[in-house]
Amino acid sequence: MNIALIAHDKKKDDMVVFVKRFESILKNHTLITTGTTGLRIMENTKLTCKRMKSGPLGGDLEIGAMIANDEIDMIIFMRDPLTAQPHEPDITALLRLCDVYNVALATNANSGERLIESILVDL
Ligand SMILES: O=C(CO)COP(=O)(O)O
Repeated sequence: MNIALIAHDKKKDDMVVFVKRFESILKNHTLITTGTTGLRIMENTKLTCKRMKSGPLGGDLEIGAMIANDEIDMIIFMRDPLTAQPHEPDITALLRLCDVYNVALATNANSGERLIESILVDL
């Protein structure tokens, strides 16, 4: 599966904890990330990520384009609901495309865990 992993700054520590927890599963999949999220994941795990640009510099939209091209199967996007983001329109566009293309989307660790469990069920 092609799995996109994205985290806002205040959620990056949570993303690292999450990815470490599920590293043995995620290592069998292709991981696509925004720039800084991927860097943090690669610094803290043995996983390799295909890093797009940083979110504020267009990374969300790059992943959105991948969705439109049927290149993403699942997104775990740890959003920060308490901090305004300068690229909010890009984030909205990405979430919209998940609905346009019926892509599984989790926006917090709990729902992310459910999506990872669904991979195991699919095996
Ligand atoms: O801003 C982001 C998602 O909207 C994440 O981007 P970074 O992973 O580059 O910080």
